[in-house]
Amino acid sequence: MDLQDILLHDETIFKDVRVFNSDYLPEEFKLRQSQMEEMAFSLRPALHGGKPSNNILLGPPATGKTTAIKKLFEMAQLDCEDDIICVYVNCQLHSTKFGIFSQIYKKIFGHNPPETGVPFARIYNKIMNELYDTDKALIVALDDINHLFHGNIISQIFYDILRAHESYEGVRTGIFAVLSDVEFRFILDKNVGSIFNAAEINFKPYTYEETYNILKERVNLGFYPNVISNDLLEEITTYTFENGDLRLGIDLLRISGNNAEVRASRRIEYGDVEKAFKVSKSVSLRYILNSLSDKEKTLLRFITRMDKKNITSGQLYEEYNRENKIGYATYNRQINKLEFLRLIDTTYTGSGKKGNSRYINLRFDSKQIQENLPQQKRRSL
Ligand SMILES: Nc1ncnc2c1ncn2[C@@H]1O[C@H](COP(=O)(O)OP(=O)(O)OP(=O)(O)O)[C@@H](O)[C@H]1O
Repeated sequence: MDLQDILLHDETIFKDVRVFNSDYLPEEFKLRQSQMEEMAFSLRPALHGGKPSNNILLGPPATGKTTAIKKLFEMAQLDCEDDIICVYVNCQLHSTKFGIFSQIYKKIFGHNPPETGVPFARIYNKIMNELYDTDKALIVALDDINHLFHGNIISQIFYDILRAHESYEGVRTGIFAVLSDVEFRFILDKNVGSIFNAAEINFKPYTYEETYNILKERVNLGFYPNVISNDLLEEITTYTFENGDLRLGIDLLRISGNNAEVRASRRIEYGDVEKAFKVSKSVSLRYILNSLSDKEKTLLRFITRMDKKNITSGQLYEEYNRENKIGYATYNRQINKLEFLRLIDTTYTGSGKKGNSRYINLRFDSKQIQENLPQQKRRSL
């Protein structure tokens, strides 16, 4: 096949390749019905002249938090356009006060505010006056708000949104904040305190069966019939479930499909999936490792260097603290984070103070982590 054949070849095993894209919004979203109902109840007062309630959505990555918000907002925008304005902001992409209020501005006025020469106060004023004049409530979903923790921007943003009514009487505003890390909950509370009175909505990790059903649904929508066997789908489900990341499973389906097409096959075979596992494993590990702070990387590197089985949390602390002075509470939070990201396993030993002692074990081969752990920059002298 030459290049033109590859590009123009129109035989494909994908019925709709878009269902494997990261921004695809699934039609079926029954598994998160109760969380969407809770969110809908928070919006309800806003439809009758009241204030929307704040929510905090908590759950590990890829448990449907973003999707639940986007689907609810889509519905609210269709059915309640006269009463509320819903704005979704990805704080990884927009992590400054100006950036976030620009998103709100754009949703309200249909275009971005001028980037230069306009003071923030004028943009803020225009937004709030519009809410006042139209008597619409504003609800802002801030996804991955951990990106707003630096320099404590977060408290200013929460303040500007939630206290707007103090300067613009009658203006009604609310926030849906999204967090995918247990440790961040603590930082959020410390930073925004009592301004943000929010009901907690939890997104638990999917069970094996739920993971299987979601992936099966994608297979049905994305591939022509019989492209992938049930055995291979189960294999992908097991891998996805063990890694606790649904995104990985959706990616594996897409990559396996591409591998089959490269072989000009109409079916995905075991080899296609195996090859996809290899690619995704190092990509996803690198992605997780990159998301760690320098201090968390140092601790993880220390654990890989020790490479001991069943070291207790207390022993590890003692040895680590000798080289890297650290408070026990901070150390404990870092360990919880590494566990949350499934880089380590911790199991209770049943002994220790209040039976709290834990064994710490790496979930990956220590060499594999070292190979993928970015080197820390040395300080120049
Ligand atoms: N119940 C579900 N049904 C179908 N697809 C789902 C479901 N839950 C999640 N997904 C899919 O999994 C992927 C991740 O979902 P989403 O982005 O909503 O998760 P999240 O909890 O916001 O993740 P993060 O915290 O990493 O931002 C998306 O491709 C989404 O379509």
